[in-house]
Amino acid sequence: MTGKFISFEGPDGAGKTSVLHAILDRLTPMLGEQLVITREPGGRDNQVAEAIRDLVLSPAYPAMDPWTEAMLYAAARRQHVVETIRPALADDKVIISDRYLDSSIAYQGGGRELGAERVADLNQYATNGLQPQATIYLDLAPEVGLARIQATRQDEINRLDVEALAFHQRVSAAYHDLIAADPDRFWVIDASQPLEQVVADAWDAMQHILTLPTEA
Ligand SMILES: Nc1ncnc2c1ncn2[C@@H]1O[C@H](COP(=O)(O)OP(=O)(O)O)[C@@H](O)[C@H]1O
Ligand SMILES: Cc1cn([C@H]2C[C@H](O)[C@@H](COP(=O)(O)OP(=O)(O)O)O2)c(=O)[nH]c1=O
Repeated sequence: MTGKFISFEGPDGAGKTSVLHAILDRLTPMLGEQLVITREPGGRDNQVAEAIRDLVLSPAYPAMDPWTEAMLYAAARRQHVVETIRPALADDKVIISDRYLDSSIAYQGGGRELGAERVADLNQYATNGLQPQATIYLDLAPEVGLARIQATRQDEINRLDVEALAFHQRVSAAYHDLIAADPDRFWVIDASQPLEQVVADAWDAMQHILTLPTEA
């Protein structure tokens, strides 16, 4: 395996979509065909994982059990790893995923209170231990993220966005536990800054990450 696998993580409203957009404008001319942009739940050109995305993010199923939800995210991830990420890594690509395993540990493990370890165990079946070489984390107090979403994304509210602030505080706490446990993997960016500065910091991190040696 010679490629690079990088994930973006953060609470809802931290600016992941905006920052990724700006970063990709700069990376695409640099990397061309070597760049693979993908996302979770779902995945680029991944019909099975995208179908699971539609199901798991739909507000039409309020009765969905938390473990059902966790298993659907894990099932989508399994398909994403097998069909998209591993082949691209073998093909020497730079894969950037908008969310990955840390999201399940934070949202299902922390937010839904299933427990970080149990959700990590479940996801062993999905990932076979595959972790990103680096994770760019947009750090923002949950109340600020929620306020941003409520102000600007009325049309895109999904099932998780309407959960209580307490849920998002548990998500944030679980992310911070992950960062504390694996500080070398995470590049933490202060997402409360103006967007231009967040983009500048994320770009700086990305340039460092791209110069890291690839794993054998
Ligand atoms: N640094 C920032 N400061 C203020 N508002 C921001 C910032 N970054 C993003 N936003 C705004 O917050 C909202 C959520 O941003 P978005 O990029 O969709 O976040 P995410 O994908 O992490 O949920 C958008 O309206 C966006 O314009
Ligand atoms: C990948 C993943 C996402 N999620 C949630 C986090 C987000 O609220 C939602 C993803 O929706 P998305 O539309 O991608 O939101 P965002 O722009 O905030 O990334 O799915 C989980 O709960 N568990 C997971 O494993």
